[in-house]
Amino acid sequence: MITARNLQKQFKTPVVREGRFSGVRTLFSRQYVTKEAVRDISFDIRQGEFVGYIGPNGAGKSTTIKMLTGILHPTAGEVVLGGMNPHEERRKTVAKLGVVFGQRSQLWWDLPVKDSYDILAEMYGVSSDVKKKRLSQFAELLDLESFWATPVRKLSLGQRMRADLAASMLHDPELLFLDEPTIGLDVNAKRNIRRFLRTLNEEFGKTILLTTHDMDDIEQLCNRVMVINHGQLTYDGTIASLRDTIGLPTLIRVAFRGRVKLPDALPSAIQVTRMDNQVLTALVNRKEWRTMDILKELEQWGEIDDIEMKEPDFEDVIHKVY
Ligand SMILES: Nc1ncnc2c1ncn2[C@@H]1O[C@H](COP(=O)(O)OP(=O)(O)OP(=O)(O)O)[C@@H](O)[C@H]1O
Repeated sequence: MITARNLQKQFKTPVVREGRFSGVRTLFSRQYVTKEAVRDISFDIRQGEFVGYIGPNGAGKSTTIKMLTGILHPTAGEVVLGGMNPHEERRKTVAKLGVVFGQRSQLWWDLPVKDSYDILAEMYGVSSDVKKKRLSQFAELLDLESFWATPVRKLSLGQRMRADLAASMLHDPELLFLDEPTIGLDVNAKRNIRRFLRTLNEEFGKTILLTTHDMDDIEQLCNRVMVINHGQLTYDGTIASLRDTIGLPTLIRVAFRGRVKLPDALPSAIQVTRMDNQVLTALVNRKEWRTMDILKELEQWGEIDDIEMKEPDFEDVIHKVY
């Protein structure tokens, strides 16, 4: 569905001058600095995948997305999207693509939501019958009807995002690029948006590339995550193997019944952090020990009444990758 081969993007910006008339002197400067926003990125995204594309601020995510959508021309490398070069075949690419920017709307600010859909349907050549059918589907999934006739500028952020998502799907694209679709939303609104995105992917088979700083979005939605840092892909794989690679410890809390006797020499995989009223808290290296190994060891320390295990937060895992 998407192939990126050795993608690179360099930006040349004039050297900023200091002192008197600095603005004008910068404008006419012949000296440039080169910023390597994307250095040498290759990946393939297959149809039906839900991929998270994450990285710290300024890592090169937007620049990559702009190259994938054909807005920017790569300095080197190649993009093939649905069999096409997105930069050379803009119109055909746009027909296959839906794009949602959490920070910006593609709807007409002063018009009622439904009027924006009429304009978009015209632009994409969607017939009136098809438009009605799709909108009634989305209206049900996203509960659009309560603000159907409201001008976009009066919508709440959550409503605006729902309206934008429906707009991006009006021409039934195969591929959806999402940039921070849950930014600023409350817990409930996030849940609704995520449910809709899951439906698009699982039931409608849409391929989705999601850029976000919300690690819950990634954990709850994506079966694959790509991490970019300083313009380079530093990880591409599943969340589970990312956790394994980083190897942050699992927190365990064990309540013992009766007497507890810790061994004189603790196994290196277990680091006891607290022992309080027969409740032991420890960090376990899951790279070295499986759950069964941990249980077997703990049973020798005393009679176990209850046990709780907490995997490291995905936020913490990502913090390590960045
Ligand atoms: N048009 C441009 N001219 C010069 N430099 C640019 C341009 N666009 C982006 N950059 C630089 O390229 C780098 C990557 O920017 P990009 O917007 O792709 O990052 P990002 O990962 O999307 O960041 P964020 O999470 O903050 O949105 C940054 O250092 C940015 O300043």
